[in-house]
Amino acid sequence: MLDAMLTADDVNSDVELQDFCVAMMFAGHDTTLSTMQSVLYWLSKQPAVIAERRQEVLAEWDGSSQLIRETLGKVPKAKPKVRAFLQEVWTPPVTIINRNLEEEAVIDGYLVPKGWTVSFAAALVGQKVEQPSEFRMGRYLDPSGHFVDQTFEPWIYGVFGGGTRMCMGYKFARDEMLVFMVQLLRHFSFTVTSAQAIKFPLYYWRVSGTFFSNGV
Ligand code: HEM
Repeated sequence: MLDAMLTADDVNSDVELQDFCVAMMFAGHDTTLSTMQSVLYWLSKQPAVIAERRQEVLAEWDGSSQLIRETLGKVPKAKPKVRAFLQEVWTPPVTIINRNLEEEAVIDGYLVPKGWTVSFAAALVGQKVEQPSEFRMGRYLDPSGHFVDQTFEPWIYGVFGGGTRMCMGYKFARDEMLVFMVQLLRHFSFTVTSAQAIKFPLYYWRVSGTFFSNGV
């Protein structure tokens, strides 16, 4: 994207390029980096889940062949796991999404005037399920055990926002998280020695710890 913008320099001013780089830094980099830390935090609390998912990864990926979408698809429980980490109290990094109303709107029976800013609490949407602090994989699976993708239902899954301004990189972000988890489970064990909940500007667990190679 940046290459395309740089070559089209008659169209994009330096200010636009700067704006784009800052947006990608926060929107594309910091979100996934903070989520990876939250994943380490939550995984460290669930040794049984690590063991179970590791078996799944060992069965489907030799650890050296190229990691492609097909391989990721064969680790079926990883997707709902990523979703669980991002939802509920599992620290969705962007907690509030704002919209400025260009025209008045009726929201939950209230008439909200044009020009007002409406905030959508993505972090709270995920807590509408029963016992949100418990990891229940079944919430994200249909009766035959397949992952139910509700990315485009922000009233159920608000992590990537919704509508025309929803996250542009949601698919890429999800793949990044899957690659991270599959690599982690295949090649490493880890300990988390300290964790601090960060609330702003992104919501996540900042962790310190140690990685050990599994030697596989
Ligand atoms: C876990 C990772 C990520 C999360 C939780 C996340 C979440 C979000 C949210 C909540 C928004 C605002 C959506 C709205 O207003 O409805 C957004 C916007 C955006 N995201 Fe992401 N994002 C992630 C990763 C990424 C990645 C990896 C990229 C790019 C490679 C990216 C690019 C963008 C862009 C460009 C926007 C602005 C879209 C617009 O205003 O039209 N995001 N993201």
